Amino acid sequence: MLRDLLPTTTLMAPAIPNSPDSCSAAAPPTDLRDIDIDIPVFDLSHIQSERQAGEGFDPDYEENLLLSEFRRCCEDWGCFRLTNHGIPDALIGRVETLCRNVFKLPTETKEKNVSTVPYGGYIQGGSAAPFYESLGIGPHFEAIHEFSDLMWPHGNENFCQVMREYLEKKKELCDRIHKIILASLGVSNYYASHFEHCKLWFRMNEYQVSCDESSGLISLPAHTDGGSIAILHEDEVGGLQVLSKAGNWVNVKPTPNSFIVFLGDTLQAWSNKRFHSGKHRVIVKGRQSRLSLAFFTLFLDETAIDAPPELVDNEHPRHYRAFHYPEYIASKAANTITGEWENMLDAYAA
Ligand SMILES: O=C(O)CCC(=O)C(=O)O
Ligand SMILES: [Fe+2]
Repeated sequence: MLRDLLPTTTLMAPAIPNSPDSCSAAAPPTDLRDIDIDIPVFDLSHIQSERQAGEGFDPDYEENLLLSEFRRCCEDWGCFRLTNHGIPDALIGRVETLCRNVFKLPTETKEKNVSTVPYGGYIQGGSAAPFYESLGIGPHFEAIHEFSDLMWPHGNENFCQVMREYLEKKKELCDRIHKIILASLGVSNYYASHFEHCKLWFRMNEYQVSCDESSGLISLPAHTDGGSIAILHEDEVGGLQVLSKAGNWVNVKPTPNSFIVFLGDTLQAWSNKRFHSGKHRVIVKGRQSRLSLAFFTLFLDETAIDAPPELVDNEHPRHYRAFHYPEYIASKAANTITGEWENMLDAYAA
């Protein structure tokens, strides 16, 4: 069930200019408007388990209520926390360990993770993100083996098997989320043509803090993701913030057994701006290094990103021209100069 907890306590990552790693090169301190509320929570088990409820229960009515709550949170936040997602904790733990080991490889090995697509391969933070390092695997499951062969020329079958199991489960989860998104918009008929077959991209991100005075500094600049949706797992360190509708940076509290789902720019475009992409960033929390695992789904290169007529009416005139993902992400990458990733979508396609 969705709930807004009251106060309790681009494809992808931004382009980062190269510069020496040093604390003095870190980005400016965070502003003073950080607040501690939780983002909306969506319990995935509710949609289906309630279908089996007993007498006197109208599953369609209940499900419509859930979907309209879901829709409201996508409209207001562009992101939500997902609970009861069904991916076993033990599997996530094994993936975390494997990815931490990837970051321990020599830099010249990690640099072999090159990609022809923006933000596809190895990224090392520069002046805008001196603590940040990231590697990418995509656009399909076979890329796991290609990645493994580069990192471990003598093979690493365990890495391949565990990652495959994890990424397949993530894809299944994305399928379910896409179906819910479409149902909440009343356009489920577009699932097979636009969302079932998509490109996948996995990124492992590590933030390695190198000096004591870094707390509160920005370790990944504000950005929206470029694809359709992103499912993010973070470890217990914390530091992720999302921008609320009111313009506050909301501290996302690491919560075991849950993921954060971000809607991306191209979903914003396809939905005719009914939904918006969630802006987020990461700040440094203490001295511990932080690991996050991001799984992105991207529209196929040949799919025109064009809002369906059902989502266009007098109240919602067409916001964007039709475009394709590769051109959009190339333009987004080319226009990222400072590391502060503004939402490029309106500039590109409005
Ligand atoms: O590390 C995080 O929590 C965020 C990562 C992220 O936003 C990204 O990879 O696009
Ligand atoms: Fe992101």
